[in-house]
Amino acid sequence: ECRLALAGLRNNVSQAECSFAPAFARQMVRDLNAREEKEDREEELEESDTNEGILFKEELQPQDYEYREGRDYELCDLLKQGSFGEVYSIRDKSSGFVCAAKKVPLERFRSEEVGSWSALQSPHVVELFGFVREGRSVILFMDLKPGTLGQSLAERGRLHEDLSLHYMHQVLGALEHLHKRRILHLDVKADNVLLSEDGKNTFLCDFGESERLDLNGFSPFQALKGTETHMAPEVARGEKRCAKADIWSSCCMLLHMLNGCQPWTRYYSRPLYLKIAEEPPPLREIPPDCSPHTADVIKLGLHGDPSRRASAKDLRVQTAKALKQLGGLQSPARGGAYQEPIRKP
Ligand SMILES: Oc1ccc(F)cc1Nc1nc(-c2ccncc2)cs1
Repeated sequence: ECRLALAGLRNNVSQAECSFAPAFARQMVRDLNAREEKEDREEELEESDTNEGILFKEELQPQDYEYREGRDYELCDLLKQGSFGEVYSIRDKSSGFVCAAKKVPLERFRSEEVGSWSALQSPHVVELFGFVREGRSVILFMDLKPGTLGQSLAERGRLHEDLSLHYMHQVLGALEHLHKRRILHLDVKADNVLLSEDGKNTFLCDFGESERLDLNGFSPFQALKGTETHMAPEVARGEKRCAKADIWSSCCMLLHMLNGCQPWTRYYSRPLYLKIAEEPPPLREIPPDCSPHTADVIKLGLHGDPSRRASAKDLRVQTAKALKQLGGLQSPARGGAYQEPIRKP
């Protein structure tokens, strides 16, 4: 009782104010403070020294069951910086193997990122090589790719219709794989799609916002998540969400590829989620020069009502048909002349 009383005393009054307490109580408060500070320091030391995780890739070679930055691998280039943390290319010092690594502050790390990702094995989902908690950070290792679809879009302005459909078809294949396993990505956008060297293949990455769906196909969460311009109306309204939220986002990404700019941004200023929650689907953003089948893909994927919105499987069939109608992929997947983004139509 004495410790609790003193703890309460310490919390409620400062040392000076407790002059009425006998001398031994003052000494006891001092001893308690000293002990707590010592425990905090030890905990800090223990935390900063922590190194634990799982590595699936044999080229990432731990020493004594630890994988430490600087000792076992070195950071090479900073590839991406965001609110989530940083993405680097790294090199294993024993094997020389190079891959990508995302460093996330411990307090921002969500176990779903690893939980969801490690359950996936798809040609269009980037491979997770493992993860390590080191001190106050979690480092996730994955296959290194030359860049993102977002970077390619920034360089090229906007993409040809056939290439846009080609990428959309692969991303829908990845989403079909995720949704079959009741995983919701919740941040589908060009910045989270990696490209192969020849630009012909895409790999969905960044499961930092992902959620598990319950047996009815719904997520238990309602907090606003993802990138505003690609947010489904039900998510913007904080309603229950299901796999169809990713379908809406994938069509926002298709509009981004076709127009060279993100939906809503040519018509509204931020914050956008209130507009997305109230306005009809942005079908007016379908570019006038795109084929009717491509327009159908967007209309099927941008239904305001998730239950009427197409599934990844169905939208993928429609996308394949639209691409076939165009004669398949003809445009160059790499390089290609810059195409001015479409201003407000
Ligand atoms: O979620 C991750 C977990 C581990 C990683 F190493 C990376 C990511 N996420 C992202 N990586 C990139 C990127 C990768 C490689 N080159 C350019 C960009 C863009 S988003």
